[in-house]
Amino acid sequence: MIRSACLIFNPIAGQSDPAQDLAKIRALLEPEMELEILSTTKTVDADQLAYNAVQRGVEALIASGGDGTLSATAAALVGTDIPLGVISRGTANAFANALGIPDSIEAACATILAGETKKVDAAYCNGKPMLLLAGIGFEAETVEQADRTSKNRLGMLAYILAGVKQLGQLPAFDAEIETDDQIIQVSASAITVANAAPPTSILAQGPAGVIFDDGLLDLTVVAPRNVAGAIAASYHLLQSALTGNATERDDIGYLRAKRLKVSTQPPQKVVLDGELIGTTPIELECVPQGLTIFAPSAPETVIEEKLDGLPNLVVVSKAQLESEDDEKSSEVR
Ligand SMILES: Nc1ncnc2c1ncn2[C@@H]1O[C@H](COP(=O)(O)OP(=O)(O)OP(=O)(O)O)[C@@H](O)[C@H]1O
Repeated sequence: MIRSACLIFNPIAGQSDPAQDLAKIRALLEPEMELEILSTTKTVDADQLAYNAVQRGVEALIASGGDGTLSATAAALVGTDIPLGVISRGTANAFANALGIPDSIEAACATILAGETKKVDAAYCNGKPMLLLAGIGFEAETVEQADRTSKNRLGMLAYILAGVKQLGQLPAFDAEIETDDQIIQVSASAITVANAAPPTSILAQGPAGVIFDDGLLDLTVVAPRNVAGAIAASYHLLQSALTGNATERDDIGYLRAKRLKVSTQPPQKVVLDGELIGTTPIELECVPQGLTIFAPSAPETVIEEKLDGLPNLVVVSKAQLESEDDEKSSEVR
């Protein structure tokens, strides 16, 4: 059991009353530990507060807010052994759902007080910490369209509505995906690279069950051929998230790798943990067991890879390329 913690609290997150929320958290945690409370402001973000707290050497950090606040606090802890407590008060609560952390204030505080921790993977995308996922193409467009006002009014429905708007357009692009041992070329409408993903991130659900502590990133390619295909593929991905069975459609593929490079033609927008960070190309690397969190233990899952059936698919083994190069250079000699 920890004796003290620094709580990073976003007073504007979500739709509930922040004063009531904070009072509830304090009533649950303060009898058991010394709590230093820091509020984020318009100009002081969670990442700044979290990095300072890590520098001071806190025993534990607790983040309470939406996914932005939780990801920013977690990012400061990657590579340290300082445990993170998560109290979600946002709209989507993707972070807590992806990592199996309960999302009511009471249950989240009980999880922290129970003191059970587990190590989960983190990742870097173009040098920035990534806890959940990077979305290329379709997902990025969807996040951009779910603005603050519509999120406040509609909650999760905002994301879904923004997605359906995009279904009419479906900008396909050519992608090259490089892993440690393969180079894959393919046409796609969306590519998602996930370290951890909640079931609601349907475009990450190719493998059904993104494993957040296997030392690998999970890449899903979605390549529907038309609008009807896009709707069917989205429905299938949602089913796969709910039933835990991997996808089996020709327009959905998935693979797992520790390191990945994704480039596209033309360049596509990239959303990293809910924030637009720029455009492709991106380079990603998993940091196995990079983050310690307070969480109840979860059952283990096993998944495979599948790319067959995707349009314009070319897969080249790097070992094969290297042996061809060796043959050519020995011919020259
Ligand atoms: N006191 C504050 N006043 C205004 N803005 C703030 C304040 N504190 C944090 N912010 C802003 O809130 C954003 C982070 O919000 P966060 O993700 O925690 O909640 P949310 O947007 O409600 O969550 P969700 O994305 O799940 O809907 C950051 O952009 C940050 O700058």
